[in-house]
Amino acid sequence: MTTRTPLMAGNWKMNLNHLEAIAHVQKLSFALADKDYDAVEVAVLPPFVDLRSVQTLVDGDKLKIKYGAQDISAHDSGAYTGEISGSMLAKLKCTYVAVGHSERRQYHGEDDATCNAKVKAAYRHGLTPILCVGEGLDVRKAGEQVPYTLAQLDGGLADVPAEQVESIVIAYEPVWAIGTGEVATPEDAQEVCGAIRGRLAELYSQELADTVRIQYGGSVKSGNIAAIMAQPDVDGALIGGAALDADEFVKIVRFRDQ
Ligand SMILES: O=C[C@H](O)COP(=O)(O)O
Repeated sequence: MTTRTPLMAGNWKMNLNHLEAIAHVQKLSFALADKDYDAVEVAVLPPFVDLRSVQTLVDGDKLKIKYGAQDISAHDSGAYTGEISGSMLAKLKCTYVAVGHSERRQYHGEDDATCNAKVKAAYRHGLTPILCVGEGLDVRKAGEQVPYTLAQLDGGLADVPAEQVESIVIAYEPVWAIGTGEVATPEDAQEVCGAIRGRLAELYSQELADTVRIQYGGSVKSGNIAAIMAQPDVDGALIGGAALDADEFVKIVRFRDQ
């Protein structure tokens, strides 16, 4: 059986300026010990303008925490005002980049084709995409969460070869659970995360599917993370609000103690 190292990633969204980012990462680094990093991969996704400060801190203090961006341009360079390219993120030694977060889909009109282009852009620059998928409340009420989410997965991965997809992270985030305090039940999370793994096996191979990490996201806190992580197809979490509280984030990283 494949052992997948859990990935706990804090998506700060549009919070924490670069000075606050430094203080926050310092606080995390003081609290986290080698044994935490041995058990769990820990990452933060700050706003673009914080990344250089985070890089300087991580490099200078040789921290084990990883970091990445919340978005990436589908284009590599040129006249795309406001965009940030994969090569810029790679130069900042980002490991991860979130693609297709529901807030990008909802507020910035990103569709599956855009997400697919961004996944490919990430791989062109050696970045690992965290492809976000998940249904809204209307879809959930109609009981269509699995086919809806798998269609997003298919769209995001179109024409992406196995040798790239084997490193991808998929984040299942039911939109109705994001920032609402309404967490999916562990069984809800498992249903869709298991279906995602099944689809990866169909699209690629069982071996690849067993390697890919699938996160749950949506109102994760220290009080609910252990039950979610007990599900066989959940390999970590994409954490929003609770990641802004360093003590709470550390407790989530230490989910086995909760
Ligand atoms: O990227 C993180 C998710 O959108 C979850 O956010 P939340 O933990 O604040 O519900």
